Amino acid sequence: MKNLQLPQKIMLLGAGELGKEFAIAAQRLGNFVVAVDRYANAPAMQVADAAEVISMLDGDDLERVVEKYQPDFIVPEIEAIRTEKLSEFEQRGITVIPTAAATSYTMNRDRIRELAAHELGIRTAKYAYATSLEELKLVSTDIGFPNVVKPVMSSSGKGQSIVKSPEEVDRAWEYAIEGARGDTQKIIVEEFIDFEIEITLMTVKQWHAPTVFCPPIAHRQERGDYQESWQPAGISAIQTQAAEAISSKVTDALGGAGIFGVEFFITQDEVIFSELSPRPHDTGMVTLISQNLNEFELHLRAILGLPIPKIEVFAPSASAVILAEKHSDCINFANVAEALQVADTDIKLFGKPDSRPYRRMGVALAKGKTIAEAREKANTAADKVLVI
Ligand SMILES: Nc1ncnc2c1ncn2[C@@H]1O[C@H](COP(=O)(O)OP(=O)(O)OP(=O)(O)O)[C@@H](O)[C@H]1O
Ligand SMILES: NCC(=O)N[C@@H]1O[C@H](COP(=O)([O-])[O-])[C@@H](O)[C@H]1O
Ligand SMILES: [Mg+2]
Repeated sequence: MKNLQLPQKIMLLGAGELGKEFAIAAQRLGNFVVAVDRYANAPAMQVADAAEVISMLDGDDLERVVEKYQPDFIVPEIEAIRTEKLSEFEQRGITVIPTAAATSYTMNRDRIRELAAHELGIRTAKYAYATSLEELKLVSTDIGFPNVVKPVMSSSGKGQSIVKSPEEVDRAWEYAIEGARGDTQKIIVEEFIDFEIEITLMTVKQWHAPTVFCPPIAHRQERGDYQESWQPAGISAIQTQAAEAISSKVTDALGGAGIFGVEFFITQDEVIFSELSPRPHDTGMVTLISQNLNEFELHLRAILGLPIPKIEVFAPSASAVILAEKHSDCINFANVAEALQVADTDIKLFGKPDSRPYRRMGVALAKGKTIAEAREKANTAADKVLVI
């Protein structure tokens, strides 16, 4: 990858808010971006050079668009992609980010969990799998209560619930099956970790230089979905080093280049690996305001083999999500002016063409003198903006 000439042709598989910021970063260095997603006018399509609407779980559809554009790089932006097809493209000489194998390891929760917990011996929450309600009842008792039930194939908290007692298992099974993506009925049940704080460690793996890290980002989730994040996370140097060591181990095993969002639960005396995204992370959107190079620019530089001389956090910073409340295909935002009144506050509206309850439509960003101030500013701005 050394001394690649620009522009490169980059195909983004997934064109949501994270893809949109990545496309902007790629274009700022003159690259050609093709944005692909399951629906028209997705956020990244609005800023890309070309757009295609296909089912990314369909191998023939993927073949058609790759044939049409002949990209140099394929950059997955979501998990739900026919990953076997990505291996084929890789064998044909297209660079898949971070690697085709890594996308297949992280598509579902089970393979990455097996890699981390079994092959690499990393501490995770105690867990078990179930493929029927009866089996879930059985393994839930082993794991104990409360526990967390999730479809192995889902993201952003879909189908995920906390189960406090045996009476709640039936309900959790139904919810998980409803929320699962794809056709698998496999469920993971995890020990509930009563963490003090949870973090994402943005880990940048490079082709020809050592792995570098962003200062940890703390976040708060509801319904299994991110609500706000802030950086720095306020954890100790020892906790940070432990997380960095684990992130290096897992990302080295996955290989390739690009940014990874590695999630951890931090308890009084442990740093527990949870899961990772082999791409920019939603909680990492705070870096749009906090850092000299944001997570999207870092992803791009790592992919193209460009230098990353330093990663600097300018000031305590925070992000807070702007969510929709209902189904609509005519999206307007009110009170944007009120939200932007405070200095060092910004808003990104993603331009999603329709909404559903809890769909993330935008994000508020803020810098402050302290984390408390940055969080307060970001949350106040996010609360002001109304999706109507
Ligand atoms: N074992 C657990 N103990 C305690 N809390 C948990 C556990 N597993 C998940 N959670 C909570 O639910 C959130 C979402 O879980 P997880 O990251 O596994 O799901 P996800 O759907 O992949 O989310 P995303 O795709 O947004 O990263 C976590 O960030 C955490 O707040
Ligand atoms: N936790 C993963 C994540 O945040 N992914 C981001 O959300 C988009 C899907 O949003 P949608 O469901 O509103 O279409 C994805 O395309 C990606 O940008
Ligand atoms: Mg997660």
